[in-house]
Amino acid sequence: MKGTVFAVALNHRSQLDAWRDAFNQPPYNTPPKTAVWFIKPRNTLIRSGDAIPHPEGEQVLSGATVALIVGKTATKIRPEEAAEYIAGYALANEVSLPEESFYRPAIKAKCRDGFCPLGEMAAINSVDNLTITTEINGREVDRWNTADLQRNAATLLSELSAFATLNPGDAILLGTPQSRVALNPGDSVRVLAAGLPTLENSVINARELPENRTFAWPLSTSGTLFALGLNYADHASELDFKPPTEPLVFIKAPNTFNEHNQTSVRPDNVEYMHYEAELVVVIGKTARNVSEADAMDYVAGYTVCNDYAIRDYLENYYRPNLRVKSRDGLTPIGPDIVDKSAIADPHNLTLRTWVNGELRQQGSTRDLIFSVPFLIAYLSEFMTLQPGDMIATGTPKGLADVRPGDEVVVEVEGVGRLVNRIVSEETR
Ligand SMILES: O=C(O)C/C=C\CC(=O)C(=O)O
Ligand SMILES: [Mg+2]
Repeated sequence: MKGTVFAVALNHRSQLDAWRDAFNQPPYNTPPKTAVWFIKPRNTLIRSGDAIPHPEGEQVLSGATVALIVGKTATKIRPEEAAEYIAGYALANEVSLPEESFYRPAIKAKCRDGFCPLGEMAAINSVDNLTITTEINGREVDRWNTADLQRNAATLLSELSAFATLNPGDAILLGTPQSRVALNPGDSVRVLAAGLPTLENSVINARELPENRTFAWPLSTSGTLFALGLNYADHASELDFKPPTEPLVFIKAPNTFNEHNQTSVRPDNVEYMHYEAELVVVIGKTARNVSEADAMDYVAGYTVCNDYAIRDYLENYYRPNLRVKSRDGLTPIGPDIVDKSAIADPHNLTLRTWVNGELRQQGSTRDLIFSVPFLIAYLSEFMTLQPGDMIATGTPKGLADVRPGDEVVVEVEGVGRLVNRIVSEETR
């Protein structure tokens, strides 16, 4: 089985109630208008029976939920058609550290190694009125019903498939209530619901995991693309932001990947489709708790991406959200991976974007706020990076709207030149 695990935050009424006042204040200013999506990448996935690693000194919270498993390729599906595209459901645990904000991507809280136990699937028809129970060490500690979700399984499948094609084996975690129970090393946590195989995991101190362990990645075999937001000060200021003091990292799902010399669709009725030329670092070997000094040993090579953004869809929740950044085919990447040895200094490369032959964006990786080794050290401190994972390092100043018919070429000096053409929804 191969797939991406999508998840949704703020989908349980108790969560919206708890945050209602805050959501009318900055930085949110208004409650979410659309589902608040995030991704649980492959390092988070474990099976029933595997141990959840508990990072030392952190508060780890259990988030029992149910996962919809996609059975058939789904693009722009209406809720009433959803059943046809669902293979079944499985119990899941959306393990998380406490979240103090929903403004920026929550990867540090939600994407730790082993933070997504996923059970076996059962082909049941509906989970719209399902009671999910959590037991810790044999004692019931939590119980909730999916009837209290804001959007049910069919609505979530429909809303996600409006901008991201879902493939067989992809999963959608349906959400969790506001109250969560704490997990501690030594605990055994069981998630139960009628008709679904029980999900049972022990909790161990992350320190006790062997250095060279391998996680079972039951779903995903493709690498995770981590992307940096606002990693060039001039770009941060063109968007009216202060440069970040900690890397702003979001995740892009594989549905967004596109190849050299292909087309990308500009959605109808939007005002801002921005190109973004970026240097991409490709990880060559497993990296966990790597120091900045050693980080370059874990790089296999480099490639180029165009991290298109549909800025009309920005809401102030897990910003930039998946509707902006994880749309089908909106991340051309390639054409090749250039071996690390071919690039003398990844921090002295010119990036350029041409639209219809006219130079529109130019910058240098010299101006990266967070360098390549810093980013590898930063990420590997709280998650395991695997061979094939990639880090898109962000884009410099010079964004502008592109329209159907435009040819967009992004180039990173010595790494590659990536060509893409914009088409309308009609001519896709
Ligand atoms: O929240 C925003 O508007 C900016 C986030 C990301 C921009 C990006 O992809 C980049 O800087 O590169
Ligand atoms: Mg970008």
